[in-house]
Amino acid sequence: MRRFLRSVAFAWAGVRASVRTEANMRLHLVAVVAVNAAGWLAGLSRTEWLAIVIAQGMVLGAELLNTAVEHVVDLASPGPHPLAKAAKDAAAGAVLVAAVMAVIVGLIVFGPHIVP
Ligand SMILES: Nc1ncnc2c1ncn2[C@@H]1O[C@H](COP(=O)(O)OP(=O)(O)OP(=O)(O)O)[C@@H](O)[C@H]1O
Repeated sequence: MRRFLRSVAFAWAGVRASVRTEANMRLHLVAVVAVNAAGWLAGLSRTEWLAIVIAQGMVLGAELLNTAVEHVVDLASPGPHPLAKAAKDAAAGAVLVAAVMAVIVGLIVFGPHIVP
């Protein structure tokens, strides 16, 4: 149990570090707060919340993995290298795909609440 709590503490430190150093992570968190407030005001159903929460988790998770990839790439290749670029661009692409899908989920969920 102690080992598990230590792992959670390390993981939480990783989340805090990403929020501290990554402007995009802070942007995503602002979006999460705004969307959740809008969802509360719109009185979303349980199923609609499910879609929203999963979409947000995908974006935040992708952003954390992107941060991890950036750190590892900078460690392995401090100078310019085509593979470093490919790795960073692919990781950034994962965030982009998750964010675009989250916007589509938002449109599907909030659309009928805005235009009944
Ligand atoms: N070591 C590297 N070698 C080659 N290209 C790189 C390297 N590091 C970053 N790049 C590329 O340069 C472009 C801009 O990267 P930049 O350093 O501005 O952002 P990042 O490191 O990807 O992320 P962040 O701005 O969050 O640190 C991207 O296409 C990225 O893939």
